[in-house]
Amino acid sequence: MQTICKINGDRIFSRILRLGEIGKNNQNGVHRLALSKEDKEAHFLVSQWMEEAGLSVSHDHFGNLIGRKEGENPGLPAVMIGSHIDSVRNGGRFDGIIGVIAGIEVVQAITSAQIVHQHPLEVVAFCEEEGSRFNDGLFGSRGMVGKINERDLLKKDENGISRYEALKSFGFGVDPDRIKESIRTDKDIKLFLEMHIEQGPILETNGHAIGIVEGIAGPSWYSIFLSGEAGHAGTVPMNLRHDPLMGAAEVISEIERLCKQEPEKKTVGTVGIIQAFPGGSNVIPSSVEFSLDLRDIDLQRRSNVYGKIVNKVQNVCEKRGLTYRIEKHLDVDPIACSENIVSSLREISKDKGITAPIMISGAGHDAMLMSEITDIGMIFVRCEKGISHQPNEKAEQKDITLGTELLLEAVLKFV
Ligand SMILES: CSCC[C@H](NC(N)=O)C(=O)O
Ligand SMILES: [Mn+2]
Repeated sequence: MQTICKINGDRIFSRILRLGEIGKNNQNGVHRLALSKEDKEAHFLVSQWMEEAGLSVSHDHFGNLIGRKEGENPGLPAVMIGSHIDSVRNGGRFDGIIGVIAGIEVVQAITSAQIVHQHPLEVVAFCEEEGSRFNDGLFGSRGMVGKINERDLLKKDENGISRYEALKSFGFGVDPDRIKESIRTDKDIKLFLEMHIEQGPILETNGHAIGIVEGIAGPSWYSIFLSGEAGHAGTVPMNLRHDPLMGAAEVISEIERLCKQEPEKKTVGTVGIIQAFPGGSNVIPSSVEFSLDLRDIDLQRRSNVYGKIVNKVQNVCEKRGLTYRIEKHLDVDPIACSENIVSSLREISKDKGITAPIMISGAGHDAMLMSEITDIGMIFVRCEKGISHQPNEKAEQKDITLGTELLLEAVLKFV
């Protein structure tokens, strides 16, 4: 006999805080890199919660943690809810986490209310969404849709451990030699839903608890290497130097200038990593490596800005007698969320008396990759001052609960 389906906000929030204890560092941030011992501990804990909710737990060979609950007709494609539980370095406690915990809570509510559903339900914690260990994000979702190759598996972390080795030693039966078995298609998944903190200030500024995502900006990640001539900091005259770090400084300020050129446009460029070799205050560097994270909701505009950055690199190298190399790590096109899901989320929120603005995500999400094989929708939850990717990241229990209630209604509509 079916009873009322109820979301337990206290359980959601206490689980979010509990998960945030795994990998907590001394700056009150979270350091839980993919396939690390902290990540393994988190997978054990989330697996328990999945089982409590009535999900049977497994790992695919990309390291994705998957909970599945059969419906009346196991042959039907699954309704999948997912996000990630790995973090950036010194990250926050809500980014990714709320989507996985909310997914488990939705299944828990359906199980407890003994709701009969036709389609199977799946909740997924994707492996290495953040890319903070092997420097290329969205790994587990790229794998699930068949976009991972040998080169991705051989990428090494800062300790020289390859992703292949990290997967091999992760446990849970994960075997990188069998990744092909873990590729899913549209026949396996009916639709994909993801709830995530906004990681921006729009909801809070406009006084909304939740938003509905209509599009996601496309991220592209590069490493730019400049090489010059090492020398003594005290004796080489300035006009005789081939200093790659000074060259990098010119390129980096041009990245900012290009992205700020048209403030109404959504191109954003970030240099988050820079390293000089050999690294000494009295040594003119022989080479420098820096990262470029370039994003836009408009692919053509992103490509145009990237082309201008490459031109700048070439001009600076010519002027300063340097050489350069550029390595691409990630290149995901911007995507539009599925209209049918956006309108369903809009309708449900209206029926519940919630004003949920339609918005664009500047952050990347696993939903981008899932859109290659199925319909996708995203729910955003307000976060304090739009802060994310740092220890002060914070979302309110009441907003997360409201978002989960919307997620539940959406799942009930499709399952
Ligand atoms: C670029 S791959 C996505 C990784 C990360 N995603 C989020 N939601 O923070 C980001 O947007 O940086
Ligand atoms: Mn993130």
